[in-house]
Amino acid sequence: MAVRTLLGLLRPWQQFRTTIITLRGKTLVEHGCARSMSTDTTTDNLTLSLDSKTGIATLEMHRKPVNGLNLEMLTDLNIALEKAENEKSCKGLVLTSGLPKIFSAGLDILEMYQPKPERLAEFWRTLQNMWMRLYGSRLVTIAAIAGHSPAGGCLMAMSCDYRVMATGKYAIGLNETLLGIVAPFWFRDTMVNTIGHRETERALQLGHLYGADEALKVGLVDHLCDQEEVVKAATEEMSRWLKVNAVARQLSKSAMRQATIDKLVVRQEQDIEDFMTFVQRDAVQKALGFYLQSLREKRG
Ligand SMILES: CCCCCC/C=C\CC(=O)SCCNC(=O)CCNC(=O)[C@H](O)C(C)(C)COP(=O)(O)OP(=O)(O)OC[C@H]1O[C@@H](n2cnc3c(N)ncnc32)[C@H](O)[C@@H]1OP(=O)(O)O
Repeated sequence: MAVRTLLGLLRPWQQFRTTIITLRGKTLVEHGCARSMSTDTTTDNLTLSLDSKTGIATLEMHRKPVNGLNLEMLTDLNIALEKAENEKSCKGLVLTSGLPKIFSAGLDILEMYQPKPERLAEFWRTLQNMWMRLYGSRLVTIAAIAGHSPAGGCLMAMSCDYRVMATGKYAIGLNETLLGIVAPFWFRDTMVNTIGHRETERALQLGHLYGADEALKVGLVDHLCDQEEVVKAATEEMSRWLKVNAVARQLSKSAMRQATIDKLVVRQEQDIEDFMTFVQRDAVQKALGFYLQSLREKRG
């Protein structure tokens, strides 16, 4: 009981750090010195690199075919984010994709379709922790979105401080209702905090996916540019943010975001239970099956 109480005092990402190391035993493939992030860190799913001159890290996702967020990808994201966070010289992080035309297709639906309960719970907890880590990061975080970014992909982008998106035929938004599922409260809260209550209410019910121009208009993204310029534009914007006093900026960010994070901190276990009950309902499984089928049929 005492241990439990003590654990309860730790922030979820501090608890999760132990979980990853002791339960998953996962380590990243390192090229170079393990104590400093002066060289690239690469896994099957992503590459994290730090420009030591600017203090800007780039986290590039490359899980084929669409950067679907499965348990392994989320675990790698958590480890990479923690690594960037803990590296003193790192001041900012650009989150981007190495896959053409895709930022992230959101959660890997195969994690939710005909799931094994144990893995399903771990999957959801890892997603929760990734969101808390990214949304609450001390770093300036900028999403460089050069492709589609539905659902969980949109959540990751919204969790950054600023979003640069490529002009073109890409879509971003929380489209969960189109799959017959419901975005959880912390997805909704993140969207409300980004584009406001009324617009979120409309977008969530319709499962609306915004084109780049419309996303800019409602404030879902902050800047548009050519596809090839997205990372450069994100890095340029970053240098503006890095000129601000870091402590004042971090305290301001935390003042705006911590209450939203704390809502999940206190309801984390209940949220996992709710998710598991909901996802394993027959009607939801049926809807996910149809959606997967429609994605496959689209390819012909
Ligand atoms: C109480 C809580 C309830 C649960 C709350 C859950 C919260 C969040 C939910 C999510 O994040 S669900 C995921 C939502 N994502 C989507 O709806 C995107 C679906 N994908 C697409 O629309 C398209 O794939 C794309 C992203 C626009 C890319 O199009 P493109 O033409 O380039 O590629 P495709 O041919 O469509 O796809 C290639 C390949 O990938 C498979 N795939 C695509 N997205 C996913 C995914 N999210 N999960 C798993 N698999 C995915 C797709 O089926 C193709 O597979 P194959 O045919 O090659 O086998």
